Amino acid sequence: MMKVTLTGEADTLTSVASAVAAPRAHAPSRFADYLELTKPRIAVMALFTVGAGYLLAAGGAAEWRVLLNTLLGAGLVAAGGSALNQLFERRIDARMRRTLKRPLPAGRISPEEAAAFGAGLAGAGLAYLAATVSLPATVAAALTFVAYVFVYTPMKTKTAWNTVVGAVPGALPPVIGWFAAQGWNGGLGWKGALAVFAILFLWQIPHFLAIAWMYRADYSAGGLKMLPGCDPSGKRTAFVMVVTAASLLPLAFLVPLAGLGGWLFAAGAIVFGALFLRRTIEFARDRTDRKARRVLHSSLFYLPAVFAFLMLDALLVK
Ligand code: HEM
Ligand SMILES: CC(C)=CCC/C(C)=C/CC/C(C)=C/COP(=O)(O)OP(=O)(O)O
Repeated sequence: MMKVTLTGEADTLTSVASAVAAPRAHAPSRFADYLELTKPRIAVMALFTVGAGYLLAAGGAAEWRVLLNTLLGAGLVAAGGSALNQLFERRIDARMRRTLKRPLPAGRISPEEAAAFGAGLAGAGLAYLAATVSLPATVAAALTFVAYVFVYTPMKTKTAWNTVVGAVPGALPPVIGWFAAQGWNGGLGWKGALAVFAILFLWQIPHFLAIAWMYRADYSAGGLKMLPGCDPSGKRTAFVMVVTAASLLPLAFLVPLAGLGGWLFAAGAIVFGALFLRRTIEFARDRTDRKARRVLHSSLFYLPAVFAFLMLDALLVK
């Protein structure tokens, strides 16, 4: 488990970060700093998949109150998890250009404040889910939180396999929504939950390898072990990206076989999957940061598009 020392570090981190960081025109407000601790853009996308999981599992029996309670509870847990992730990584973040201006390494928020904020949000989120949604949804959220904060986060300095492990909590948010709607079983049960998990799990590998390639120097400077760090030519990174993006294509047929979605989803998953795969192949041919960024952009387009098609199919066509 990780050793966390909370005292007397804000000043040291401030001086490290401010030595490298370009001066800001205006210091961010306290609100903006706390918001940054929650990684809001990732949280919004994750909540989109929570909502999709709920609506797919609930079908015609969807209740807006349960959906909103699930989103609120899961949102608090995700926000708390991100704050604790940044707390544990503050010294690493201070050594990386992409992250050194974050509130903790820059010394704008103290480790004690981040610890209280993160633990408070996550605890409140879990309690809220337990009180207003269900035990299965609470257990799924707790598992996601523990896997993200206490398994994946410390693994980042140990082995490049951390990405595969991080993809587990990354793929669990729609399962939280699924369990909120169906409990441990009922309807499509585990098969449907597994189908949404599989899409998100595979999607994350090219999504993150593109980022890991663009920031490979940064990750090495921070002491984080990522595949591009031990693959200077990028050939292995590109190979894994292409294979995982290609393996999303059969899901266009396998997910409907699990009882989720139909022809509309299959068509969407093939079209958007082919576009995503094309970007990874372009990267494999020309392993530049520019091509990696295009993979990242197409990943951020693919995911909402495919989940939207899955929901359209399940809610409108069937
Ligand atoms: C192994 C799992 C994952 C890792 C390691 C990872 C890592 C990252 C990193 C480092 C960035 C910042 C890129 C930059 O600064 O240019 C990013 C961006 C993003 N990620 Fe992921 N991610 C993962 C999974 C997910 C999941 C599950 C979601 C949501 C469903 C997600 C949604 C996003 C979004 C929306 C962005 C763009 C917004 C932003 O830069 O904050 N990611 N990801
Ligand atoms: C309910 C709940 C806890 C939900 C959260 C699940 C979730 C969306 C996890 C994201 C997965 C992930 C590894 C993201 C960012 O990596 P990173 O943290 O390594 O990114 P960084 O390099 O920017 O710190």
